[in-house]
Amino acid sequence: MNTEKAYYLAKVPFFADLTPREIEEIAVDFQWETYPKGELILEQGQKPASFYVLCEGLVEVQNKNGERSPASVKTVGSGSVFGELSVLMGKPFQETLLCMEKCRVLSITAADFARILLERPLIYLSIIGQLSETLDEANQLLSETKYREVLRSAIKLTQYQDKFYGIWGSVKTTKEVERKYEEIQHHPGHLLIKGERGTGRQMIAWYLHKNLFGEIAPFVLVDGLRFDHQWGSLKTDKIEINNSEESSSSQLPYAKLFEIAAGGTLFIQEIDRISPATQIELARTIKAQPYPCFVIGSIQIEPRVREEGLLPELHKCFTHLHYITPLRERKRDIPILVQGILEKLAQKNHRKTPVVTAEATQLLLSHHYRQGNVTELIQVLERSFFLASQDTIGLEQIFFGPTSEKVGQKVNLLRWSFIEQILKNGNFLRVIRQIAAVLFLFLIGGLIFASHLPGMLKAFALVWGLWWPVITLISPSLGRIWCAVCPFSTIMDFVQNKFHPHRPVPDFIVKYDYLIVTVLFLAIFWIEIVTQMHTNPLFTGLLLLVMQLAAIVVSVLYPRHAWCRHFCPLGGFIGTASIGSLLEVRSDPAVCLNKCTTFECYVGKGEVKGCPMSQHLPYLDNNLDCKLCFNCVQNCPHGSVQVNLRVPAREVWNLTRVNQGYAVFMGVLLGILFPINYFEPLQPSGLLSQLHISFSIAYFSFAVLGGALGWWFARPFKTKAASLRTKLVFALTPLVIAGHIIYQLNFVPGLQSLVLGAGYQGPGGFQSFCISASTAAKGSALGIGILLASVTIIFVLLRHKRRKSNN
Ligand SMILES: Nc1ncnc2c1ncn2[C@@H]1O[C@H](COP(=O)(O)OP(=O)(O)OP(=O)(O)O)[C@@H](O)[C@H]1O
Repeated sequence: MNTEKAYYLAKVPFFADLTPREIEEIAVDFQWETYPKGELILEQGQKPASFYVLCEGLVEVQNKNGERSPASVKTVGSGSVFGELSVLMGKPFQETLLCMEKCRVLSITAADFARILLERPLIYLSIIGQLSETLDEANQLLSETKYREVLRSAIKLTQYQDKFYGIWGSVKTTKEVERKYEEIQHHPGHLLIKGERGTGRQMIAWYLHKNLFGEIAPFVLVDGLRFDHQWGSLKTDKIEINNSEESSSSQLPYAKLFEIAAGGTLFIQEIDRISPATQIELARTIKAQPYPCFVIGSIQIEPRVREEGLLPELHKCFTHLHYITPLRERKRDIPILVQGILEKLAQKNHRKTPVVTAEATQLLLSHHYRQGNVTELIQVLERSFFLASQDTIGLEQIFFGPTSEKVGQKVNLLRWSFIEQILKNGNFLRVIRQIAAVLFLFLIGGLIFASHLPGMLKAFALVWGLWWPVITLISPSLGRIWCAVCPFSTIMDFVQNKFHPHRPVPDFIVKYDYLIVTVLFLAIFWIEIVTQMHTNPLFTGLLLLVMQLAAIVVSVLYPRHAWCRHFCPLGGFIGTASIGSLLEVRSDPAVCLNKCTTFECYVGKGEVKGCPMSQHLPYLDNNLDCKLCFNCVQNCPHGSVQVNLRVPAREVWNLTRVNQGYAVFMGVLLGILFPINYFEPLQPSGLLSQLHISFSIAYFSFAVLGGALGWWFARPFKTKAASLRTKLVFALTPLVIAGHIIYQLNFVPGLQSLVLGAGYQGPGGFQSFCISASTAAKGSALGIGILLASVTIIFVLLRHKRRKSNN
């Protein structure tokens, strides 16, 4: 997308001096707009909020109140630019733009354009150059004045009225800033602010500026990292200074910068990133004070301390120092900041201020803010605010930490238009879901009430001999593809359309869902075994009915597919297996975070609901939480969602956000492999054996042992980022799945019997010459499981080592 934009932007004359990379960077801020034939893009007298680049189509430019005399009308095509100066000068537009045919334009808002101009003064020079050409202003001095005028207007546009709301925090935090203000008021000088990213260095600079000089005075923000590149062109300035003894008659290289900031503040962000030579020149200029202004420099103190690059010559210019403590070391400020941020958001969006649940507050407090301190908190809360449909923000709406990474090779299946059409249209999947739901209801009815019919016996054999084994086999390869058509969900959707539940899922369910899934899975599996359910159609039918009823109850109580996400034992098993799958749904976090403000993937659009698993796509990095419903493919207006074929199990070594509690479930699944494979096939005899005492003791003991080991190894489940230990537990997925395939193979002979027309006969069919085919299949499954688990573990360790050495 940005490449296409960059292609058109590269044709704009005043971007001509930019490198292709710079053009790609600025392209992010431009948006596509389409106008039909006959529509006005801009009208004379209108104050344009954006400037436009015409990419496709023809536009008639009328410059005298819509008169159509040849002199006042011209037709322009692709590559023309409109409104750049009006935007900068804040003046009404001089012409009317009428589309002669369907037009596609790229637009950028005034504030974004001004920011780009401030970051890249080279673009100014080009604009000014063109301005003098078009206006035929022979006098270069005029363009110099214009230059400053344009620059100042751009600065005004980027002033901070909207950005900073005020300084929130505990009394200690606000007092510190107040004290600094008084100190500077009484002893004027320059200020150096030290702190991590997002701690509010810029905000404090603006606060001091506003109180010392007022909002109208210029507040010029300059980035130290690009200082030489961006402001190097001003070095040619020759300003003779006579008011300072030391620098009398010397030439000051950056005097023009000070002239722009005169009477206000020059804020140099990351001042220590300026090259040493320039730092010395800057120190000279600050000392000489060619134009009086308040200079504030900021230095980033990273979590892992970077060597300061500020030269003593420049350091000496700052008579005041302010240190801002990182947010993680002043947690008392967090609830106050949360309240302030949410109140402002609510005010801006005309909504009630949401209440943050106790668990969610706890999560916000426990997070180790490293990425961006208050900025990180603001981003998390903004997202939660828009994701929460009710006035409550709970654990489900808080997405923390890093987004999913772009890792390795993948093939996006959506690049083939027929796949894209099928998934975007949604009708195909809808029909399959509906057929599956009807068949499923017939199956339940038949198993309970008509199992004596021969057809039903065959269907019953299919449930155990085909359905379960196939689910166990396809999940590790194609992910939760079964969930995409699961009849439980279709029936749940049907019920939810009548009830529209709104109450949020309680936090304790969100927090401990892995235990719910684990306990339900253990209980159902145990019941299946002790009741010999694979030989009993009635029990099988009842189990399916009970599960469906439970799913309905949950979906009447809670929105989305809370059953699938927090309760379904089958979903838990399939989800865990699908961690190793070939197929994934992911998005491009850069597009989601930079462009999207409406979060359709989460909240839904029109008829199509939002993510049933309450996932915000840029943060989705594991298949456990994706049931391949493809709603996000239909909902995303930015084309950010991808359906990828990838290296199997890749997510295990790249996991960041998986529900770590599932390590307990993994442990349990691993633990029960021994009892289910060795005890269950033994045929019970006698009353006590009927209760499978020895099996049950072994089953639950191994389950508890496995679960406890999983918990112990992967703990603590404190943050959302997956630790190495969690990844190692998930790396055992192939082994777990192999074990369960081995168990399921016991039922496959039932299918064989069915095909042969003999009806279901239980385990023990399929013999070959030397060893039984089932023994061979089980041996192979075990071998493959061990091999794949070992390879995955090696990858996890290698990747971890690489990450560590990169850091
Ligand atoms: N104490 C605070 N009260 C209210 N808002 C705050 C506070 N501290 C920081 N913020 C907000 O956090 C955001 C980041 O602040 P600011 O831009 O000043 O950070 P910074 O330290 O300059 O880092 P960066 O270079 O990442 O911008 C701003 O939106 C600011 O309003």
